Amino acid sequence: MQVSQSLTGLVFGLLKPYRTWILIIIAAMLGETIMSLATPWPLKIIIDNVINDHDLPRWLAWIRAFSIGETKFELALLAALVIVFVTVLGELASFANNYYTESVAQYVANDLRRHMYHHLLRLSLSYYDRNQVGKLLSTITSDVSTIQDFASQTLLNILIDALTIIGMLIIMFSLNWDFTLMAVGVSPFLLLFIVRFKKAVKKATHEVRRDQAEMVSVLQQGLESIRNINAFGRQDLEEHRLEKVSYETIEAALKARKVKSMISPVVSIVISLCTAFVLYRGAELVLKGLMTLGALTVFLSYLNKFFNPVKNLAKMTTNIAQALVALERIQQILGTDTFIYQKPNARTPGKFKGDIKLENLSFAYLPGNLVLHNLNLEIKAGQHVGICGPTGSGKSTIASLIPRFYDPTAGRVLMDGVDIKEFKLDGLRMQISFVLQETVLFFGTIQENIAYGRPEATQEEILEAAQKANAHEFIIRLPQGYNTEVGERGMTLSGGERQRVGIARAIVRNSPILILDEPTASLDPEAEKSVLDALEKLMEGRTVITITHRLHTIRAADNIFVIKDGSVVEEGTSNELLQKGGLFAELYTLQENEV
Ligand SMILES: Nc1ncnc2c1ncn2[C@@H]1O[C@H](COP(=O)(O)OP(=O)(O)OP(=O)(O)O)[C@@H](O)[C@H]1O
Repeated sequence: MQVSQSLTGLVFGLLKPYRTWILIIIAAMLGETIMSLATPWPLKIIIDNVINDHDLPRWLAWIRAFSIGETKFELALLAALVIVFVTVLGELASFANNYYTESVAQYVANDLRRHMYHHLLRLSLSYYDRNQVGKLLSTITSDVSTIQDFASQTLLNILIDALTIIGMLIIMFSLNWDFTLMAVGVSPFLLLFIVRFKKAVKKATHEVRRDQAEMVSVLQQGLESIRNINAFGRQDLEEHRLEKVSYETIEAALKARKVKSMISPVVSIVISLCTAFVLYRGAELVLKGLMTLGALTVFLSYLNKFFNPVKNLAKMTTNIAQALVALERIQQILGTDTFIYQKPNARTPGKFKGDIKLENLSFAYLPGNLVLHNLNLEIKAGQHVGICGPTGSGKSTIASLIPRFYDPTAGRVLMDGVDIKEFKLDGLRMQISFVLQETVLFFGTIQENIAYGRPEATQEEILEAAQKANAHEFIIRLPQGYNTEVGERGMTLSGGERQRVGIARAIVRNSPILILDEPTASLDPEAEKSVLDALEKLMEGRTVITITHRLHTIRAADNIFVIKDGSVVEEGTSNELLQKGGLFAELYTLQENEV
């Protein structure tokens, strides 16, 4: 589905696939409106042509040609039957209307959710550095629901109301135009008043939604960090955070309600004035014989119906404002184009040999705040290299530039001598595997988790990978073995077990380049040993970059880069670096002394 940048473009793009249903809805809506307009006419015929002796209106005289309506009883029966006929047709139209409107609303909401998630999953990570996940969640759920409700309930009513108003005006003018003019002359001013208020309501609604999204964000962060909150005993602080935004939401909601509440009374009072006028003046016209009683009944019934839509429109201002705000918030996400740019002529790379070169690389997460400074680094195919350095020196940043999670501010990353921007993103990322400090387990079975990076992996491959990763033993001890479901963050597994699942995942993916970012940092020595053993098997035959603080884990590396303040300050094997007596030697000695 192609969704354009503008708000109207967005709406048309969303509705386009449902053209046929929309045509059915419009037809049903017209039917419903016509039937609603016809409802008071049988009563008029009974009053004017059955009870009183007026002639049938000219446009109904054709009835006599069928020799029905000759006698007054026949005419009464006909009027009675028409009431039922009109109701049945109206209700059929209403059914079609409701069903198809709800269908369009449900499917449009479904498209919106899918489209937004699709879009979000492909945005550059830098988008997530600037936007809170809770707020995005709130838009995907609440704002989409608002649009859905609006489309299924309000939009239909607005259209029917608008059509009814037009139809009634036409009939009322043809019955008695000057009387009509006086009765409904106030409506344009009423509508103007409503439109003016819509702006204020919209502004207030924006505030409410902002606060609600903030609240979801606070809740999401809190519940996600529940372990840490417990560990630090900071439940009070988190409660206070929620309390604060929750009160802000109340204030904003009450402010919005105050604005909204002013509309209804004003509209109601104006309407009652108009009705009073019609009653008084209509009675006078009937008494003077200038209007039939039946016509006055139709008039009053219409007037009542006429102001209902006007009243509804006033009430719906709120819904319209809410839907507009929701659309704008959705549009904000869909309009973001912080994608990692893929050249139109980008190619799918063949299997990489594994030569990696970072050339004059500079990078800033935030404009003007360089984290990497003109960094140069070269790794030969099949080498196992280590990257170390003080915390915050830019090690993980280097690792995230190789699969293009971010693009460098200046400089290039070359893979087998070719700038990685020449490759298709998928093709590049497929050939790089990660084992991070914490392996995230996705909802699903252990087996699915191991095959996450290569879903087509066979059972045998998964089993073999688990065995190599020293994970098989603990997996078969789980209640359902490989089919055991693991929680959101793999809560059911220990840190060491999770890491071994992560290693099995990387083995299954079988990519030529492997990046290990502190894979054992959170483990105790015993778990570390088992994980290191598994890692060794994983590393065979690949180009491996190990980022670590634990310098003994990279002692055997072919080459080590020491990073400080975003630049390479030392390079060599561990023996060379120790002999050199620089930063590496200093950090190494420090760690030796700790042990
Ligand atoms: N997403 C981000 N947005 C903004 N700044 C960031 C982001 N990630 C990291 N930084 C900053 O960039 C600098 C380098 O971070 P990086 O994570 O690369 O360091 P590191 O050497 O891997 O540190 P550590 O050893 O502690 O993991 C730090 O100053 C950090 O605060």
